[in-house]
Amino acid sequence: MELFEQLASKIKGKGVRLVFPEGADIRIQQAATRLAAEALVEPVLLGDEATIKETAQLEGLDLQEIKIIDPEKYPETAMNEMIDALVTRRKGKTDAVTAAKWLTDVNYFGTMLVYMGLADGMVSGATHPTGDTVRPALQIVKTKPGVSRISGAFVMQKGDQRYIFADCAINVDVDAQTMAEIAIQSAQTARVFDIDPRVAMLSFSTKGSAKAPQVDKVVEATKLAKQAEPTLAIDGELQFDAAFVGQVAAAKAPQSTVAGKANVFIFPDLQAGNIGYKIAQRFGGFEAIGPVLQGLAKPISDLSRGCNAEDVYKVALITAAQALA
Ligand SMILES: CC(C)(COP(=O)(O)OP(=O)(O)OC[C@H]1O[C@@H](n2cnc3c(N)ncnc32)[C@H](O)[C@@H]1OP(=O)(O)O)[C@@H](O)C(=O)NCCC(=O)NCCS
Ligand SMILES: CC(=O)OP(=O)(O)O
Repeated sequence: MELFEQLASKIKGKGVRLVFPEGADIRIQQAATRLAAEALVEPVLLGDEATIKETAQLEGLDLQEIKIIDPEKYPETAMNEMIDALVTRRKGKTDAVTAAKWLTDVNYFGTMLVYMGLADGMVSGATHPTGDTVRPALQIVKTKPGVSRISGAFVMQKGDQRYIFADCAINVDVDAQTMAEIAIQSAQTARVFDIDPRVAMLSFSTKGSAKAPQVDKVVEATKLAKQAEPTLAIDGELQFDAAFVGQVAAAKAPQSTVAGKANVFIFPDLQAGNIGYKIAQRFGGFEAIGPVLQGLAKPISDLSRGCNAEDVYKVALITAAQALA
C-alpha cells in the first residue's frame, strides 16, 4: 500500500481534531474539506467566519461539516482560562498582558488549543513564515522527553525513491552535539516512513579530503551519533556524491558501509539543508513532504508557503498519524 494510503487507513474514523490557523486560505480549505469528506480528520479552521465562508463560496466549497473558531469572538471565560494556562506554562517568562497579546495571533491561539488538549494537532505555515509558525510550539509545547532540539525533516519522494533530508527548517546553525541528535531523530523519522535508515553526515569533504573547522564539526557529530546509537548505520563526513552514488563512493570512501547507499541525509547547517531540499524538489522533480517537525511533545506541522492543497492534505495526514502514535 502506498505511504499516504497507509496513513489514511490508520487515521480514518478516529476523529483526530486538527486545527488550521490559516482558515481563510483556499489551499487550507480545499485540504480541510477533503479530509472531512474522507472522514480522516475533524478540521477546525481559525479566523473570521464571514471571510472564511466567503472564500469557500467563491471556490464552491461546502464548509457545513467544518468547525470554525474566530479567536476574536472566543468566549471571555475560555479566553481567560487560555491566558492563565499560557502564563503558567511559561513559568514566569511571560505575563498575562503579553499572553493576551500573543493570543491575538492565530498561531499562538492554535498552539494553545493543542497544548490544552482542545485539538490533537495543528497544521500552519501556508501564509506564515516558518519562524512565526513554529515559535509558539517551541515556547509552549516544547520538546519530548530526551530531546533537546526540535528540527525539521523532509520526506523526499519520486517514484519508488524515498529519502529523508534534515535539518531543512529550524536550526540555523548547529554544533556537533545538535547535528548528532538531528541524525538520530531523522533515523527514527525514516523508520516511520518505512525507510531502513543509512545516515550520511554531509560536508564539502569526504574522509579528510578537506581540512576546516566546519569539516571537524561533521566528523565530531558522526562520532557522537555513533556513541549514542552504536547499531545505527551512519557515516561521515561525506560529500553528497560520495553518500549517494556507488561509483563515487568506491573512489572516495571505499571502506564506508553507508557511502553510495545513504537514504537519510543530514546537512551541516540550515543554509545547506533548506537550499538542498529545494534544489532536489525544483530541479530533481522530487516531491518534498514536510517539514515534519521532529522532537516536539505534540504534533504541530509547518508548511512551505509554496505549498498546494495536496501538500496540505499530506502534511495533515502525517500530523494526524503523529497524534495517534
Ligand atoms: C525557529 C526559530 C524561529 C526560533 O528562533 P527564536 O524565536 O529567535 O528562538 P529563541 O532562541 O528566542 O527561543 C525561543 C524559545 O524557543 C526555544 N527554541 C528555539 N529553538 C529551539 C529548538 N530548535 N528546539 C527546541 N526549542 C527551541 C528556546 O529555548 C526558547 O524557549 P523559551 O522561550 O522557553 O526560553 C529560529 O531558529 C528560526 O527562525 N529558524 C529558521 C526558520 C526558517 O526560516 N527556516 C527556513 C524555512 S523552513
Ligand atoms: C520549509 C520552507 O522553506 O518554508 P518556506 O518556503 O515557507 O520558507
